[in-house]
Amino acid sequence: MDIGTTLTHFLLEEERKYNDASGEFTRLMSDLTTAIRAISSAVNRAGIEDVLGQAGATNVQGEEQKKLDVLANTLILQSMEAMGHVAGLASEEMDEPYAIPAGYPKGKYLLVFDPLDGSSNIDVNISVGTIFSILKAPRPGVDATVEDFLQAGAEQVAAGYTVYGGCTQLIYSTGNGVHAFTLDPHVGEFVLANQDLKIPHETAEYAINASNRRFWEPAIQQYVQDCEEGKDGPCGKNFNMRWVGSMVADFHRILMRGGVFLYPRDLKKPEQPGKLRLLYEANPMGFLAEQAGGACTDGMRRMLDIQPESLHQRVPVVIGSKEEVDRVREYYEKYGSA
Ligand SMILES: O=P(O)(O)OC[C@H]1O[C@](O)(COP(=O)(O)O)[C@@H](O)[C@@H]1O
Ligand SMILES: [Mg+2]
Ligand SMILES: [Mg+2]
Repeated sequence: MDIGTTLTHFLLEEERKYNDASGEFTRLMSDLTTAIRAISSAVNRAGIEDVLGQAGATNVQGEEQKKLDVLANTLILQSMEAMGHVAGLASEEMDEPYAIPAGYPKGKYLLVFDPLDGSSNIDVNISVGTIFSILKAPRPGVDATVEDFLQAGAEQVAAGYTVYGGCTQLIYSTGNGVHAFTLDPHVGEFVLANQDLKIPHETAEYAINASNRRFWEPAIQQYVQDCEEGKDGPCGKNFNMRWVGSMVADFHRILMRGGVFLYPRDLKKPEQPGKLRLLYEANPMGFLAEQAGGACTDGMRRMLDIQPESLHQRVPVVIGSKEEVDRVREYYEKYGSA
């Protein structure tokens, strides 16, 4: 399709490929993008309106909520609750799935989301984003329970994210490649910017929070040391390193030009298997990575094969260029975990 095609047109064309499509998915995406446009506007006006700073509460993860975390969460709930597309909504910012108010119809999808990813960057005007994952409701038309959400990433119907950066971009996939749309702020429409994005298989760029080095497991210690040794070390080439601290922004860079992002398990909090969340961070990004010819693992296992055990489950994440993700797996096989 032509660059500049609107998202609405693109979605309708995609829908036409499925004979039995009811249009429900297109309507869900359309309502979700209404919320996303509102979040984009709030992020852009953050320095003008009173939306910066702490909300004064903590979420289920024990993390302090920012005002924009709460606002973004509310905007998505409001865009969905009355529309009848979903049987349930689950978010980083809510302990339990959101109960659709009585009287509203329940649909055939489940929406899982991180309303604002990269919260620590909000107050300093660095890119943040929204991540979403769409699943089929095992029991359409009925209020979803936690168990209904516990589906492996391979079951996702669609996944995507928005990055609120220099411009606002929406990246999504329904399993037919990964497409990027840019918000035209004058028209208020997302327009096609890149179709069928592919992550280069090879890379010489990695992303990791190196302040955690002393807590890393032996495999990651060795992997990063070998990257740092560059041309003189076992890799035989020089590596560059980048860390934004918003997964959306770090992953977006990787989608556009290759690279590998690691948030491994570390021994800072030995009881925690990782920092990032399986259902609304690792799985949607893993789905997009695979659709773009890249890979995503927890170091050893394909991310999308992991059977979730709880809504807010954390996992180690290695994602990006396929050869590099495979190379990290070899380090785990050779050097093991702690
Ligand atoms: O603070 P660190 O260790 O750099 O971690 C950054 C990571 O944490 C996250 O911010 C977690 O996301 P939230 O802001 O949604 O909690 C990721 O986006 C990012 O990759
Ligand atoms: Mg996040
Ligand atoms: Mg968040």
